[in-house]
Amino acid sequence: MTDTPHAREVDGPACTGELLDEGALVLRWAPDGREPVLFVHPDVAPRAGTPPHAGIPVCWPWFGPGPTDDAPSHGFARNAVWEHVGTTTEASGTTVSYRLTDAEATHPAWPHPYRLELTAVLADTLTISLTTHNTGDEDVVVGEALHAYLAVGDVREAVVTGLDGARYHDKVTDEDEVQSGDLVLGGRTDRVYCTTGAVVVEDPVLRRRLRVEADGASCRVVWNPWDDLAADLDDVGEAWPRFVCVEAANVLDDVVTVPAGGSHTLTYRLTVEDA
Ligand SMILES: O=P(O)(O)OC[C@H]1O[C@@H](O)[C@H](O)[C@@H](O)[C@@H]1O
Repeated sequence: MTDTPHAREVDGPACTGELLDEGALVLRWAPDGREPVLFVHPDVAPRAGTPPHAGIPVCWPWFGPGPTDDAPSHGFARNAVWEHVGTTTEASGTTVSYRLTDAEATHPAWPHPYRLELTAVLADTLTISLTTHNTGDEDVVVGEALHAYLAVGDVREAVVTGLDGARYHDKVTDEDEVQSGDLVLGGRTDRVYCTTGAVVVEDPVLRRRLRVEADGASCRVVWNPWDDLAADLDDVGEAWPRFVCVEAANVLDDVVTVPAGGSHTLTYRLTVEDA
């Protein structure tokens, strides 16, 4: 494996973008006439073998710390080199498809047969679908997230709407809470919201709104490490104010049971609107 992950450029009818085969990661996406929508550190390029804090990593088949000490954070799918199935461009956009199976990536902590399919449609909207096929003869439990790093002008000035009244688990305080009003981040934030509605990031600095919608996902995770934690992440560092993660996820009590021979699809949709 080289130091640089294999990149696929997209220059489609309505947008430009870039994906990495490692992790089937949508790294960049910019609808025509708009600034990039996903955060990528301006000076630190993604390296092979290290999932970047950038773009939209795939967390699968667990979220957060693994079931055993040697299990990688957020699962093994984001560390694996996925098979590129194909890229097609039509008037409506560019579709990039990837596949990963247990023959290519597995871990003793999750020793199950599976086939994962990721389809990214890059157009004036970005749509990513992640389908878990359980190819074994026992039910499997999957925790997962499409961990989007949304680029903002300054996270301290952004307002996250659509969460009012939602129950959430605060991973910073380890408390369960209920959101009251809009969310304005004022420090390290790591929350798992139990909600399925649209979440919108209002960005007065870049004068735009980023709308996140999802299907097949019971949770939205909102994360920013803030300055202290970011100092330990070399592909974040002083750029920490430049993003807020809004992830579509099935985690904690909402992990998904995929029956033997069955499948489950999580879909993430991102659109940009003028503020
Ligand atoms: O550094 P990682 O493994 O990519 O994780 C980044 C963050 O990802 C978030 O989704 C989690 O809620 C955080 O707890 C975690 O710190």
